[in-house]
Amino acid sequence: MWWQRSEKKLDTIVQQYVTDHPNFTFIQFLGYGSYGRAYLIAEMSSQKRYVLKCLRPKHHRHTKTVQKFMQEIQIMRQLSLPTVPTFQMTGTIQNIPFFIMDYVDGQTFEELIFQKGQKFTVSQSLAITKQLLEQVVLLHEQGVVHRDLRIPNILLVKQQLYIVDFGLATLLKQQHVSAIRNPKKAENHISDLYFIGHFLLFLLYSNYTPVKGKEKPWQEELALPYEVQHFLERLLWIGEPFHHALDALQSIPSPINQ
Ligand SMILES: Nc1ncnc2c1ncn2[C@@H]1O[C@H](COP(=O)(O)OP(=O)(O)OP(=O)(O)O)[C@@H](O)[C@H]1O
Repeated sequence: MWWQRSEKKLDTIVQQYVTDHPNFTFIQFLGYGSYGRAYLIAEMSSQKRYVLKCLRPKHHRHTKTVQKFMQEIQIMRQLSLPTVPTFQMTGTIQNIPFFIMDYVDGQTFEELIFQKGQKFTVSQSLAITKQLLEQVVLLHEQGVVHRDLRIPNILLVKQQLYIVDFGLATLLKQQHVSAIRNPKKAENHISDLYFIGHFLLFLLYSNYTPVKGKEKPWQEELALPYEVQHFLERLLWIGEPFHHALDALQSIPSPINQ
């Protein structure tokens, strides 16, 4: 594919761009998602590491995607939260927009669960979800909804959660629940709470041993205490939706010995 060749070319261009700045060094390609390609770079004098994120070449001429990337930059620039990488600067490299943010040196929950095989008890899962909800309350207070709070976008560094990838984030709007068709795309708290519901399910399933036979609904497979199941159903929009993220945070079931 033509764009695969241009992705390799982009790697070389980015490497050259970083090398041209005397105090900076290119470390490695970090990864890519549907929109961006991320690189790890470092400032030599301080040894501090940063992430340079570029729009992927196949999207360069796609006006809507370019606008979305510019919105991600704008949101990163305006956010000020200890658990969101600090925005450093933005620019273009051969007309390709990029931005630089602090590097979060941790592991994603996707890596923890699927590569390291880490298992979370009900109590640990609720404690982690509580920490995530605390961050999301602050995020919403700053007028932003993330809309992609999935396990690859949440990192753990020494028991502290970090949120990355604001590519689908948007400004929080007042939307009546009855007007929402797809909770994933809602431009209010409903979207983040829905994703947090799925995040919590991933944590809980990490400790589940599949049994032979037909797959059953999560309510049956996990056989959770009533208050945990009820809380999850409200996050997932099966039960009565929460009014806002703080409402969900205040309703989180207290730790359970499991
Ligand atoms: N600040 C950061 N610190 C550490 N790793 C990061 C940071 N930002 C992004 N990454 C990693 O870089 C990779 C790609 O970045 P990112 O997920 O933002 O791209 P994307 O195209 O927006 O992804 P998606 O398709 O999930 O929306 C991912 O592996 C992510 O974990």
